[in-house]
Amino acid sequence: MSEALSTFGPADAGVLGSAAPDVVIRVRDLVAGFGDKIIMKGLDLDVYRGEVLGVVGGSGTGKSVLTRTILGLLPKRSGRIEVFGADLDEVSEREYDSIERRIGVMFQQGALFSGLTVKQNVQVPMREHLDLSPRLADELAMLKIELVGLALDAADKYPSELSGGMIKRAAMARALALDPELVFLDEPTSGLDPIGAAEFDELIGTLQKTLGLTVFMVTHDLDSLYSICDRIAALAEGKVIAAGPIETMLASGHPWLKAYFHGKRARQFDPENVACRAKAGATGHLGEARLNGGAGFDNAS
Ligand SMILES: Nc1ncnc2c1ncn2[C@@H]1O[C@H](COP(=O)(O)OP(=O)(O)OP(=O)(O)O)[C@@H](O)[C@H]1O
Repeated sequence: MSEALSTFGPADAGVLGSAAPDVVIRVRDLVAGFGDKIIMKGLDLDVYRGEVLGVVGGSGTGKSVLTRTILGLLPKRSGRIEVFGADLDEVSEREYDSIERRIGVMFQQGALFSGLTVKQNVQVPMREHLDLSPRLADELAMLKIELVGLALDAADKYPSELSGGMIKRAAMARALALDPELVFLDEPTSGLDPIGAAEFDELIGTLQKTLGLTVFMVTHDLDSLYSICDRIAALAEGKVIAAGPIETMLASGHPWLKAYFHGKRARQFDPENVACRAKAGATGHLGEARLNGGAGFDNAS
């Protein structure tokens, strides 16, 4: 495990205040791959409590592999991954279960069960981890459905009856089923039109703020990076090549970062946009959101 992390440090956490940040995910010297193909080549990454971390990188650089490896869905070759201070390789089954319950996951394309209604999908992690009466499970599911801005009549619809934006919201409701502290989002705005994507960014920003979530978000969406991310981690060559607020990315001389943030599809740097538009502006239906205690892991993919 590498002790020194050149790309990370307290200065990196400036957006979160001057105190030493509380690290929710700590990855050190991670090596992972398939057969003789090594994808992670000694990757280091910290995710701080209460931040929205955007994970970017070219196609095939390993963003999904990293996510799945952190979640324990893919084995690693070597290195150390700590989530909530625990090495998932070393915890007992009971401890693993309790950590799982503090994590929500929204997979790409939602990954809802097609044969279940929205409400039933939201209840999957509840059934897996909690022993609730049907009435309480219904009430909690409806609360989550309302929380993500879906109309209550969406509860009894099947995924095939939903628009792309509604599927994303339903998947988000399922990820929040048990009030997680940490949420993984895999390309949450992909496939949405610009207005839908901006609304979803606003939802993420508001949920993060209202519920105090830590968000690990894989994205290709520059607008999401500008509007809701506190920090960004850029992956290339099997490592995190830069991590920090958007200004750090914009100032980087790394060729991929230059092409990504200053290329043809990049936007002009505007400090107003860096002030977390979604977080600052969003109140909406979530202003009234209330959640009870609990935690959950949505692994239904
Ligand atoms: N199950 C698997 N078996 C073999 N190779 C895999 C497997 N899953 C991923 N890979 C390979 O690992 C590499 C990283 O894939 P990954 O899906 O993590 O990329 P990504 O950065 O998420 O890409 P994108 O932005 O296109 O979604 C790719 O070369 C991919 O082909």
